[in-house]
Amino acid sequence: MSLEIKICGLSTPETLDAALGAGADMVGMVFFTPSPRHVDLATATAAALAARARGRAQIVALTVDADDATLAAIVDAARPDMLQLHGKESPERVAAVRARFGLPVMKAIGIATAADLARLSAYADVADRLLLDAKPPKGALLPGGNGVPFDWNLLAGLDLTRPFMLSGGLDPDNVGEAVRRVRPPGIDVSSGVERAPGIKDPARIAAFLRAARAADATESEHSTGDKPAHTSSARETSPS
Ligand SMILES: O=C(O)c1ccccc1N[C@@H]1O[C@H](COP(=O)(O)O)[C@@H](O)[C@H]1O
Repeated sequence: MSLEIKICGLSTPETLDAALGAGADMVGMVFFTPSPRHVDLATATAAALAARARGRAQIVALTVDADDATLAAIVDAARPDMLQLHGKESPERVAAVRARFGLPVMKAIGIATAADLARLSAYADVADRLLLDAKPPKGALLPGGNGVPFDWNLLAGLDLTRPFMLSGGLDPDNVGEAVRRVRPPGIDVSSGVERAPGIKDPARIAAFLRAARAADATESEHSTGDKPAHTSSARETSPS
């Protein structure tokens, strides 16, 4: 299976088209008011962007500790293919959201030290995917989208039972190395393909996808068939 690439924080038709045209597998909309990428539900933008992307890429709605009413409004307006929970949602809350909305759920987990990996297994039992992101820097206003990487060495030998996406500080210059070193099933980027906070750059989006696909192709070509521990067969199963 080839690398899945998500471009997150898309909020205009032009930049959405850039991601779709360059071959993104997933496109993300942020529903979190403090974010410069926030898509306002009070306008028709979310529905219009989703209609533009539908059938061309998976539509992911990113929320942060959203309550059921907010999630229902987002699902109603955008009809996403997946919900990304990027706050402090507990495993129980992830399971409840998944059951209530009948959509696959990707849970973001902040990683800074090896101790943070201990939290993964509880979420792997209830989420369809895990998004391994850097923990926000001290004083940051956002729980993600900060353009900060974490130490990828922490993931060496990780044995995950779910597909995961690597994120945090990826950009067109470092994504090749990330793909070669971590060999993640998927990657996700937001600020690394922007020219200013919240302003996506079509040229950087295209460059990111090119660099990631090239590294993935090289890896597949040189692969010995040995898979990293995190690609064990159990990861293809769904939470019960
Ligand atoms: O992008 C945002 O504004 C955002 C806001 C709140 C939570 C998460 C957010 N983005 C996610 O964070 C990761 C990492 O972002 P970056 O590439 O380091 O800028 C990104 O993959 C988004 O899914």
